Formats: sequence, C-alpha cells, structure tokens
Amino acid sequence: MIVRWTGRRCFIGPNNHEAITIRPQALRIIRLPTRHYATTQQDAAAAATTARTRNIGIIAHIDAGKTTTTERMLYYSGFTRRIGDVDDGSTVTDFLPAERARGITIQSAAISFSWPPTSDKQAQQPIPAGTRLSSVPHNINLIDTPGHADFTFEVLRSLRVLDGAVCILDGVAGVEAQTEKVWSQASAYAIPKIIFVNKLDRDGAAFGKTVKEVGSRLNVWPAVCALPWFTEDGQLQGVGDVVSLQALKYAPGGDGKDIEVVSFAELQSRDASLASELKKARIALVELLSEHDDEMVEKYLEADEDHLAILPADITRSLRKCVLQRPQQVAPLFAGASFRNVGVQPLLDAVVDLLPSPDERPDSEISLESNVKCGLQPFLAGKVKIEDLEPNPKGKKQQKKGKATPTVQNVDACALAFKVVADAKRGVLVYVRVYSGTLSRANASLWNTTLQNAERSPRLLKMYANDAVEIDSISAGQIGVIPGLKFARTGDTLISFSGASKTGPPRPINTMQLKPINVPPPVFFVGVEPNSLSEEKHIKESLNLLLREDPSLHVSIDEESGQTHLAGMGELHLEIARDRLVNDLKAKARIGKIEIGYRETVTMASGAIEKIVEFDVASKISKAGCSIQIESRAEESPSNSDDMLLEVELHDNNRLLISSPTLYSDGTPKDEEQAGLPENLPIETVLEAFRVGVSAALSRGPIHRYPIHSVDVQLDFDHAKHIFPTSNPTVLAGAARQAVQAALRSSSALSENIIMEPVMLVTISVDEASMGSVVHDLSSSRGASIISLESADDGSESSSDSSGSERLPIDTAKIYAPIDKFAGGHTDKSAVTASSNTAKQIIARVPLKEMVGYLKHLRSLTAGRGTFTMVVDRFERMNAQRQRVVLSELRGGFEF
Ligand SMILES: Nc1nc2c(ncn2[C@@H]2O[C@H](COP(=O)(O)OP(=O)(O)OP(=O)(O)O)[C@@H](O)[C@H]2O)c(=O)[nH]1
Repeated sequence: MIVRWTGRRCFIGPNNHEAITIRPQALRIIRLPTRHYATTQQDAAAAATTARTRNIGIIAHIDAGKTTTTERMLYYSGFTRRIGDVDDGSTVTDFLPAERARGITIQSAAISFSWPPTSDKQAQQPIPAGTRLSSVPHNINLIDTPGHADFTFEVLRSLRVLDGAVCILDGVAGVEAQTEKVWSQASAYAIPKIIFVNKLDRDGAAFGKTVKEVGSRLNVWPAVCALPWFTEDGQLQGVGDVVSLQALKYAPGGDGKDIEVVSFAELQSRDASLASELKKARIALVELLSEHDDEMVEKYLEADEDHLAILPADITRSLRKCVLQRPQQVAPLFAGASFRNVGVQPLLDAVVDLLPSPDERPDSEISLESNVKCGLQPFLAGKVKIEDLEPNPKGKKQQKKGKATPTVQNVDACALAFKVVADAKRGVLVYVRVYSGTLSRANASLWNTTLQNAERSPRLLKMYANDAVEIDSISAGQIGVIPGLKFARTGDTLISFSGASKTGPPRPINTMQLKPINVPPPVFFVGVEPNSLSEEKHIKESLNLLLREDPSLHVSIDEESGQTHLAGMGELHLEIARDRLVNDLKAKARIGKIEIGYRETVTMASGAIEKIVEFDVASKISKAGCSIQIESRAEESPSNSDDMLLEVELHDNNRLLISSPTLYSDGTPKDEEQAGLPENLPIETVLEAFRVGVSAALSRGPIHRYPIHSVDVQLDFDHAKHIFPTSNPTVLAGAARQAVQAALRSSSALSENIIMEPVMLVTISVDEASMGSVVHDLSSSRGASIISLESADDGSESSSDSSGSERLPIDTAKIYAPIDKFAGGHTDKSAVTASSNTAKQIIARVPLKEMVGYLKHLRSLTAGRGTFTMVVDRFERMNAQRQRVVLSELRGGFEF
C-alpha cells in the first residue's frame, strides 16, 4: 500500500485495513470558556482538550538534531509549507538572529501544532474508548530546549513545564555526556521519556550499539519499537515497525510524505533479513513489557504464547503504561534520520500514543509563606487547614485551629511564567503554563506571588514559533503567552484572584508559589560600561530586561565605583548575553573581558556595628538605623531565640538573621504601652528593606570587590531606637547596607586567605586509549582531584531517580539490540559489546580557572573524540600560594 502525506493524514489501522482521512489543518484558535461561567458541556470540552494535549520537550546533546526533527514535525503537521534548514538558517524554532548565525538553539522556543492535522472542532470531542490515540488529532505544545551546557538553566526552566520528553540521540555518537545529564535532570522531574535514534543515514551509524548504550548509560530498558531499514549497500530506506509488524519505505530524496507500507508477509519475500529481525525485536519487546506489566503477560497467554499474535493496540497500551510508571524503567525507542525525512511521523504518533496528557501528571507542589509545602490541588480544594500551613511563627499569637484556608475558591487560575522574551515586534512576551483553573481575558488582573505585585493582562496569545494568534483564555494544562506584562520574570508564579484588593489576595494565597527553579551561582562576569552618560538609562533598562528573560544572569552595581557587572554561568552564556545587549537591544556600551567570578569571605567575626543614617531625599530628611554583626557561616541553624523575626537564605550561601527584642513577628510591640511601627512601615516592609540593603552590601567585598560568600549576617533593631516617623524603605535599606559594609571592612582587615574560587564537578567521556593522558593532565597540570574512573558502559554505578530510590544497573547482555551491519565492520554481537566497552568516564573536581579553554585541549589529547560537561560543585577558599598567583594574574582576564 502506498500512502502520500499531502496535508491529508492517512492512518494505518492495526491490521493495515483501515484508512481514515482527515482534512488539512488550519491554524487553530482555541476558544475556551472561563472556569467560573463554564457549563457542564463547556467543562467537558475543556477536559477533552486537556486529554488531547501533549506538552513535550526535545532533549539531547548539542547537534543531535533537535531543531532538524522539530522542523519535520512542523512540516508534517501542516504547520509549515516547506522544511526549514538549520544549515542555511531558515528554521522556524531557532528564530533569534544569534541562533540562526550559530546554528544552535539558545532560547527555547515554545510552539504549538496539531498531530495529526485537524480542525478546531475535533480537538474538543472526547476520544471514544479503544481508539488509537494517534488516530485522532491532538494539540502538541513543543518546547525546543538548548543542548549546550551553558544553558542548563534554560533546559531546567523548560523541563519544569513539560509533561513528557523526546530524547534525540545521534546514531553515530550514541549516548553523549550532555544527553546523560539532561536525561537525569528530566528523571529528577519524573518526566516520562521516549527515545529517537537519529542520523541513521550517516556513515558509521550504529543503531544496535546506541540501543545498548541507552541501557548502560541512561540506566533504562530500551524497548525497541522501530528498526532502521537499509538497502543492500547500506543506504537508509525506511524503518521497520516492531509494534505493527510492518515496514515503512520512504521514497528516496522525497519530503518524507510518500511512504510505502509493506506488510510483514510481503516483507518476508522482499527483505527476509529485516522480516526476521522484526520478529526477533517483537519477541524481545513482548518479553520486556511482560517483565514490567502483568497485563502483557495475560495478553501473551491469551495469544497462545505467540509473541507475533498480540495486537499492536495491546502493545501500545502496555508501552504507555510502562512509560508512565514512576520511576520509569522502560523507554520506547524509535529510529530514523530527520535530515533525510525518515521516521518522523511514527515518532509523532508515539508522542501522542505514549506520552501523558497534563491530567495524567502528578499534582504540582506549591510553597506558602516561603517555607510550607503542600500540593496545589488539595490547597485549592480547601483541604489544607491553616494550622497545617502556619510555620508556627516565633513569638506570635497562635491562629485559631482547624479553620479551612479562606477564599481559595476565588483563585481562578494559577500559572507559572516559564519564559520571558523581549520580542522586537510585540514587546515583552511572558510564556506561561497554567496549572489550575483558566486564565481569561475577561479577568485580566494578575497577582505575581513572587514579586508581590499586581499586573494587568488584557491580551492572551498562543505562539506558533514567532507567529502569534489572539485567544480568549488559557486553561489548565495549556501553554500560552501574556504580552505586555511589566514586571513578571521567568520563574514567577502568577495567580488570577476574584475580588483581590490593591494589596493582592489575602494571606497565605498571596504567597503561594509553584516550585521555583534553583538557579546555579554565576561563575563568570563581564564589566558593562555605557559609552556615554545619556546611554545609562537605556542600558539599565536593557539589563533589567535580560534579567527578566534569564534569571541565571546576575547584574550587580558597585556603589563606590559605579561599575556594573553582568555575571553568568559560562563563557558562551555571557557571549550570547552580550550579543543580545549590544545587537538586539541596541545598548551602546563597552563590554569588558570575561573574568572568573571569584568570591570573598571573612574568617573573623566583626563585632556588633551600629549605624544610624540620615538621607536627604527631595529636601526631606529621613532617618533609620540598625546593628550588624558578621561572621563566617555556621554549619548549624541559629538557636531558636524569642527575638528572631526572620531567617533567610541569600545568594552565595550567605544567611541573614533579623532579630528585635521589642517586636513580635507580626510587628506588634511586646510592651503594650509602647507605640508600634509607623503606619507606612508594616513589619514585612521593614524586613524586606533590611534584606535588600544587606544583599546589596554583600554583592561587593571590601578588599577585592568580589561578592561575599558564606557569611552569617546578624541584624538587630530596636524599633524605638532605630525606626523614626521619617523612616522609609530606602533609608532602612541604606542603614543596613552601610552597617554591613562597615562590619565587612572590620572583619576582612583581620581575615586571611579570603578569596574563594569556583570548583567544578567535571564529567569527561573519553575512549580507553586516551584515558591515561587525560587523567595525567588533569592531576598534574590542573589541580584536579579525581573522584572516579569508570567504564561508561559497564553500568557500574547505580542511579537514583526522583523518588530517591536507588536503581540497580541494567545488565546490557539482556538488552535486545540488532546487529550493526553497516557500522564500520561491527558484524556480530560480541563486537557491539566490545566496542561499547571502550568508552570511559572520568569524574573529577577541578578549579574553574583550570577549565577555561579545556575543550580544545581535551580534543587534542583524544584525537577529537573527548567531550565533557561540568557543573559548579562549590566555592573553595584558596591556599595562600594559589591566592597570590591568582591575584597577580587578575590584572588580565581573557578575551572572547
Ligand atoms: N546526516 C544527517 N544529518 C543530520 C540529521 N539530523 C540533523 N543533522 C545535521 O546535524 C546538525 C545539527 O542539527 P540540529 O538540528 O541543529 O541539532 P540541534 O540538536 O538542534 O542542535 P542545537 O540546537 O545546537 O542543540 C545539522 O548540520 C543538521 O543538518 C540526520 O538525520 N542526518
């Protein structure tokens, strides 16, 4: 049977008899009712829409083919009329100029399309029981994630909102270092994953070896669902479908829409070797599923123990079940070559058939009052009682027990801003994922629970890469865009609340936050200097925008020198930020050399330093004060004093402890005779102003101007003595800042060896032959401490997953993998295993300074084959000699 995908989708039923055709898809505008006024019918439509939604991401090592595969997905779904090409910069998803210029994905692009192509109406109908999911249209929200290590935060940010992921592997390189890293990050978020082995058209592609590596390096059982189908001379011509027992032959050189479907019977006469391999693969698949799903055992017995007789629909159902198991132990694996347009439609079917819809995902965790955790759904259902939420504030009168949280039913929607982009045409766009309720245009007021401010969102959009369509609402489980927000940053929680006052919803609803993403500390920085004074304002605004887009960047301003530092997680990260600042946001500034972000610390306590300061603002004198003591950070938590009002973690492992002998934690005076705080200064405002002042002072050390690391700051204030009728947040912050600066000067003068350097945890993948020279270089010339040396394929390390349970390594001998006939002579199974055993992994702790420019060096030591990933492990104090060397070198830095 020959099928042509020409904007009409043809589905092949389990027995290859049925063919259903569906009209070509138009850009779909989903109009959903708001939750409040929804009728039962509308609710049913919303539920059907959620069931037909897949929020997925593509994860992989750099250059594995994520963007190339995405372009095919858009093309086959009818979203684009031609296939974009990474190599000539015409892709839909890499739309930033910097991305197109470099051919890499930097900022994840969120994009929606339908698979299979559809009209609006169909997507809101419930799916009849027993129907193959991929035979009815689904709305796929796809987030293309970057593969470069410098953009780990971008990857985490998008993983946070995904319900499932496609992991793309390069069929020549196999499982690479970055793949392992992203895979384990996705596992930590319990994200179900399927695998696509790409680039099987390339010389040296080794499908079987890659399958084995999935088991050994990703510690998951590969369920081989597709096999590459080669011509006799080794050209990739299609794929064998292990589930449906048929083969798909793609027209050579075509756009991948002309597919010949070859039944198993026919295949036996046309290509007996593929037919026989399909049979082996089917047996292996049924055996594997039977080990993880009891129903598959029943189906096997019902089929008279004939692996081939089990219905494809039953196998698909079992695969789906295994994918959704937590922890995931089985990963369905598909094959193809996106660039040659082979194997992408079966992958799209798998996305719909095997990955979960939003309502199949576990409930989201929220935090309230910054330190109480509970599930979002029980909280919104009013099932969480106040006494469960109160963190038992010190010195505070107890709340009445047993009272249900007030007015949770007024929360119309709760959403996470997972990406902020400054679009040249449309201004600032905030990408959100809605976790409960419906964000609606009609209810345009939003409360940002992270920033504690209100914003208006009169318009909502659905993004199709860089095209936007206006919509009325975004319902739970959906991804959409709010244009025009002034403050919201990536990672903020936004809620829509009926009847919110000017100061937002009542407590604790106003503090409710979806689990934030941990931002790793920045380890490189550059100086940013405006070309002229008149440019200062524009540069400040542009930097603010960059920070809203990417919270893994940090900006700090040295009060004394006026110098601005932009800090980031890697050289490429800062290079891209610089491009964005200078080229896209047109900031006229001189950007300095990239330097390592060292830190300063103190080893001697400062003694208490009291400051009372006066500020003259617009001819009005305002006055405030406090007392500060600084010491090296203690391991243990401070003792539970009655005076303690706040304990808060600041950047760089610093901790702030605020105490007052005169106030309760709710701001009322302990002495009832005494006047309380001025009306304009509620306790939250006072504490926040002190926090802001302390953080600002810690961003520059007194000796070397590096940020301060690992100190405890004890701030004491007596409201009768330190807070005046003229006090305001600015002067309170100023008092705290000046007191911290004085305390730092006093203790730094007494401390020694106060510079700390970033030390990285580095994972290097090399082949056995180069391992000796790489280890020697690391330990003799780079001050590394080697943590472990292991074969990357021996599975000698067990891994843990999101549930925290340790999993045993997988025995690769038990993994089914076909023989790689065309992979450079690996013609038998033992060769596959032997070759895969030669990959070695070195894990070491190395100072960042020694890793600058390391990739080039590693390549020269390993004949170009070595790769590595690194993450910040910790900051360590340098010994006196190393500190001297570093300080003497610090005049320089290094050039881009
Ligand atoms: N031969 C062959 N080349 C491919 C295939 N898929 C992708 N490529 C090429 O591999 C290179 C990288 O592809 P991309 O799609 O940009 O990879 P990516 O994973 O998106 O890369 P980043 O965005 O940088 O992370 C490009 O030159 C593609 O043309 C394939 O199936 N076969």
